[in-house]
Amino acid sequence: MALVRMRNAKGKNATEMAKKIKRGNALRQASAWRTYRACIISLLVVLSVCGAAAWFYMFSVESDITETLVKQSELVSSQPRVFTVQCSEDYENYKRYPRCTPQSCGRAVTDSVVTKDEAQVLRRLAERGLALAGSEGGASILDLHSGALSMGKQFVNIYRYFGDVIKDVFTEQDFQLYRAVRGRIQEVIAETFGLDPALMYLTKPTFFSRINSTAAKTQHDEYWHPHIDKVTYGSFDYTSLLYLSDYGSDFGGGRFIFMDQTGNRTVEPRTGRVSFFSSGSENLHRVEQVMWGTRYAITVSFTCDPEHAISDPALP
Ligand SMILES: O=C(O)CCC(=O)C(=O)O
Ligand SMILES: [Fe+2]
Repeated sequence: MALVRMRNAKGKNATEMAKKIKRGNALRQASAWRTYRACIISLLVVLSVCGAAAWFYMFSVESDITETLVKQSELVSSQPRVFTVQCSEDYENYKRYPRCTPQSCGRAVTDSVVTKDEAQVLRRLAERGLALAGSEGGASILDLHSGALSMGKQFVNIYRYFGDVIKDVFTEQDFQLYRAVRGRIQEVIAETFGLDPALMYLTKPTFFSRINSTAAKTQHDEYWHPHIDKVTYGSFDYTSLLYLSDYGSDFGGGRFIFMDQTGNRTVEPRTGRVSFFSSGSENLHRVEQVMWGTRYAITVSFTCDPEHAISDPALP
């Protein structure tokens, strides 16, 4: 009898123990599930916050642009795409040169003046030249005419600083290509604005630029400020930009923006694309900050004043 009671007691204990274990397991499972659920919810919250921030960022950047004049994916072949604007009064403060000084103003874009291959050769030339030094900040320039090259926080003269070594970096052919491209750009500007190309002269500065997302270290790196080329550079009457890399695949940000009173109009850089415009305040502009990658371009500008003419860059 006593033995049976003991067995029953043992059996009861075992059942209770089993129940307790079951309850314990269930509690642990529930708490594991709660932790798992909390992790998922936190992850979803973080993802939604990031998504909203990205969307807000994209939207606020995009909302800056009223109109895209030319997208990177478009090919502007045969004739330039021209947008006329009323000339500013800036030119009245300067001597007028008939058949050159802007009388009809505007901006235009063409993809058929410089081939992709030519642009790639020029890009490699820019890469080799800028590899010699470069700015500590995000914007480096190389001016083949004056020899100015960004180095750290300042500039050096490549022809003096590197001496004969420069002949291993640039060939005579590179300079020939620069001259040919400069000539074709001059022709298309003259044709578009009804000028005599023989009365337009290359002027300084004319330079290759390399921009990346590194933080600016000096004012020279702050390329994004709105400006008027005629005010900034004085001698400019027509500015042209030859792009050597692609918006969206080589770099992000870095679009060219005309800041009109009625809104911002942008040109998306494309390898081989030439964008040109009259240099007065009718064409106030800026370059959007580069967010990633590297953007290469050449600024080639023309004056109507023979006193500000420079010769084409050449090996010393
Ligand atoms: O690189 C560009 O798109 C524009 C550069 C510019 O505004 C300038 O050189 O004055
Ligand atoms: Fe400019």
